[in-house]
Amino acid sequence: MGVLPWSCRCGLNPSPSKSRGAPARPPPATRGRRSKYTGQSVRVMPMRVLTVGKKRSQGTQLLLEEYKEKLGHYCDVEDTLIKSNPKLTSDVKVQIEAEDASMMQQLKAEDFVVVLDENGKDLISEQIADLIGDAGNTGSSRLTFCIGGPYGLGEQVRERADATIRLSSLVLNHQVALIVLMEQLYRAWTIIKGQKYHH
Ligand SMILES: C[S@@+](CC[C@H](N)C(=O)[O-])C[C@H]1O[C@@H](n2cnc3c(N)ncnc32)[C@H](O)[C@@H]1O
Repeated sequence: MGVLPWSCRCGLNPSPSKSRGAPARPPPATRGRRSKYTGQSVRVMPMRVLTVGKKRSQGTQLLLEEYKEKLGHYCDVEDTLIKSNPKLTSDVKVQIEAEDASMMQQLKAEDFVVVLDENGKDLISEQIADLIGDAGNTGSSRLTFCIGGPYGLGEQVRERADATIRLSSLVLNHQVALIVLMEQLYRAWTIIKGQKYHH
C-alpha cells in the first residue's frame, strides 16, 4: 500500500509499524507529564479571555461557566465578549479592522498577551503550564488570551502579541477554541500544582 499523500507533511502514518517518518509527537510514555513549574510556587496573575463573536450558544456558555469555576480555584478569570462586526459592514477588511480596534481598546500595557491562531506555535499541555509560569515572571499584571472572530484577528492585535499559539492544526470555530483553551488552562494549573487530572 502506498503512503497516503498527507503523511509526509504531518509526519503521521496510519500504520506506525510501516512508518519511515518520525511521528509528529513523542509517544505518551516518553512525553514529560510535568512542567518546569510543577510543584513550584508560581506568581498568580488574573486571566482574561477576549473573544470576538455574537451571542454564545447555551452549550458554550454552560461549559464556559464550568471551566471558569474550575479555573477560579487557581486564579481570577474573566471572559469578555467583543462584539463581532460592530460596523455591520459587508467588507471583510473593514470588519477585521473594527474588531481589531475594539480588541486593542481592551488591552493594557501591563497585559501579557497570548494570541490564539491556527498558525501559531504548537504547544503540548505542559508547555501551556510553562507559559503561565513564564508570564508570571515578566512583570506583567494580567494574562490575556485573544480569540478572533470568523475572519480571524487583525494586524494590531497580532503585532501586540507576546506569544502566538495554536490549539490544533485544525481551524476551530471561535466558541470551540474558547472551550478548548479553558480546558487547557485548567489542565495547565493542575500540572503546575502536580494534581491528578493530567496523566
Ligand atoms: C473561525 S477562526 C478564524 C479563522 C481564520 N482563518 C483566521 O484567519 O484566523 C476564529 C478564531 O478562533 C481561533 N482559532 C481557530 N482555530 C484555532 C486553532 N487551531 N488554534 C488556536 N486558535 C484557533 C483563532 O483565534 C481564530 O481567530
